[in-house]
Amino acid sequence: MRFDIQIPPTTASAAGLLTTLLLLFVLRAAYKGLANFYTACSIGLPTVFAPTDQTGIVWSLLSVSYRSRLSAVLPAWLWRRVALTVPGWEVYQKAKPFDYDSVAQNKNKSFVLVGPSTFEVWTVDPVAVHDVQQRVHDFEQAKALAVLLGKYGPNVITSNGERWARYRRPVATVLSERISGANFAAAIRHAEEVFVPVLPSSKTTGNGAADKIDVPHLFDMITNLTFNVLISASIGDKFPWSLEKEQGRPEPGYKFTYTEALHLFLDNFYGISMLPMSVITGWPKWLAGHKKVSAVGDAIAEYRERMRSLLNLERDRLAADKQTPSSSEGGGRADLLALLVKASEDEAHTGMALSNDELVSNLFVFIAGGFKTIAAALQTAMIALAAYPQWQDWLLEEVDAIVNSSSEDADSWEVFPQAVRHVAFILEMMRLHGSSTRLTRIAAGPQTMQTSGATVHIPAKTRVHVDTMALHVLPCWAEVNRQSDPSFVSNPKTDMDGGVPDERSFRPSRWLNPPGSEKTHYLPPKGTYVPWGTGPRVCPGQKMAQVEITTVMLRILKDHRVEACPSVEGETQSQAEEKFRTALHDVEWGGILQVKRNKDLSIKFTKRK
Ligand code: HEM
Repeated sequence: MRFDIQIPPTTASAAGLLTTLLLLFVLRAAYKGLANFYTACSIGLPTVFAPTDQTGIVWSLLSVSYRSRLSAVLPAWLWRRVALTVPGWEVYQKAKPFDYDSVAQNKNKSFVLVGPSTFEVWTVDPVAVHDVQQRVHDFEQAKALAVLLGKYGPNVITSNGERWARYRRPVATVLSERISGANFAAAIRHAEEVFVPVLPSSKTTGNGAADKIDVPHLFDMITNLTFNVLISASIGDKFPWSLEKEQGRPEPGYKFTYTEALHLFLDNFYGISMLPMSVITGWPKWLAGHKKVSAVGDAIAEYRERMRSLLNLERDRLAADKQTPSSSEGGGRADLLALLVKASEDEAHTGMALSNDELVSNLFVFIAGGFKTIAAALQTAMIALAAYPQWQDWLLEEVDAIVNSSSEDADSWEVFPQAVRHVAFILEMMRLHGSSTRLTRIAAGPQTMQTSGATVHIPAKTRVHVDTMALHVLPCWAEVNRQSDPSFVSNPKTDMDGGVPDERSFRPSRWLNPPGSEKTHYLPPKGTYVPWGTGPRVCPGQKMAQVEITTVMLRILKDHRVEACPSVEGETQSQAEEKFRTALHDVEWGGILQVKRNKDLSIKFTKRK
């Protein structure tokens, strides 16, 4: 018996149309990929072809979730290419692509990554890093950043050209020494009043697990501390809204308090907050997530209103007393808001003063730029202290010297310059475990780029990425300042990084120049150290961040040791510490890099005296 299957003519033509469209799509992608490959080859840098596209939103979202599945099913030769199109690949692939055939053979520290819609240069060549990061008008900030950070309009992070220069001047002035002093005071006060008193501390070292604190809980405490310090530094402690101050309730007309609104906005930063306001406010009631989306939308709008009213208040204060300089010593206001309004008004005669909306947007990026990054650094610092007890002893010597020095109060801003080992510890931590993994710029037009081998020509709109993580472990970092090492570093029994090459091992003393040197801290060669970026767009909050991290560490170590807790029966102290060293590399990437919230790890704060 024979069956004749009749395909209706409409279905047949739809299938034909679909096949044709698919074929056209594949042909177009292949053509674009080949054209990109051809252009890349003419640049003179090694070229790596990847069949997928790093910039496509669907691929970006799916590939992150299915990274390990893809690496398991794809053949190695294909995966090593596809892996480079999964956002955050630099965290997982490390320096591997720079070791690939053509890249390695040419001894090149840069390569071009091409695909159907991808055309990017990746570099760890210090000459190229320095060149690209210096030329802010030739290599611009990516416009896509505005989606994340431009909710209140353009600001210093999202802008380029004249507008960027106009914002950068007052911002850099404000985040100077003065705010660092105010930030020190805020960090000490919050650490002293809120953080240290609730640490479950013990008088014994070692195994007593009753008073330990698990890592996720500690991370939450650090996040809260950072948030509160940033708010103090941004707007001062004096909320003008009496209900919020006295009862923690929002003023009439608002759904949220100032801090609730900011929290809601930032907690959804890589999610709902990224959507355009029109999508957030127009989210249909019948669609899942309406309540949450509308709450975030209200929080974003209310935060803007709060900032506007604070700015008006500050302008009134300034107008009322033109003579009162904002200074931390003189009892004047030294919060970011007051200082930024003042710095902007100082530009009034040049016509460059910022409008209220511009001030709101720039103040917001202080918080957005500083909050998660400082919290991540402080969390990493706690893990590193527990992981490296000898380095903690090295810091404790400094803490004791500061506390015992009769001249200064250990809680005074004046001690910061004495905390040179703490700063060295932070610099080393940011080298190996910093939160920024790439710096991205877009070529504003056809550009030349200096590399250590030659000058290369790259097309307009090329994305140039610095792979920060691979850059920070180049062999040039090895054997720096060996004379400054404490004795335990050269003792093979205590080689805590298990014989890994020096450039990859945690050795804070590399940052201390020998006594008598012109500068206390090592100044790395240009283009080799960029955890806070480099060039004219270097992070203006770098000093403020270092001050806060140092302050909190000093305050904790003044009375406590930070200890790794054995987590299973029979585990020795050194095995527990080894787990913490592993944890430093067990990270997650979501725009910035953070140590994972490992609930199996606990820390103990042992009273020193
Ligand atoms: C550990 C803490 C911090 C880290 C790791 C960090 C990292 C960075 C990096 C890597 C850049 C350069 C990005 C690029 O070149 O594309 C940057 C820029 C910036 N950061 Fe930070 N940052 C930190 C803290 C802060 C703080 C506390 C503030 C403000 C209060 C801040 C405000 C900014 C601003 C406004 C820019 C943009 C500068 C410009 O484009 O001219 N950052 N930060």
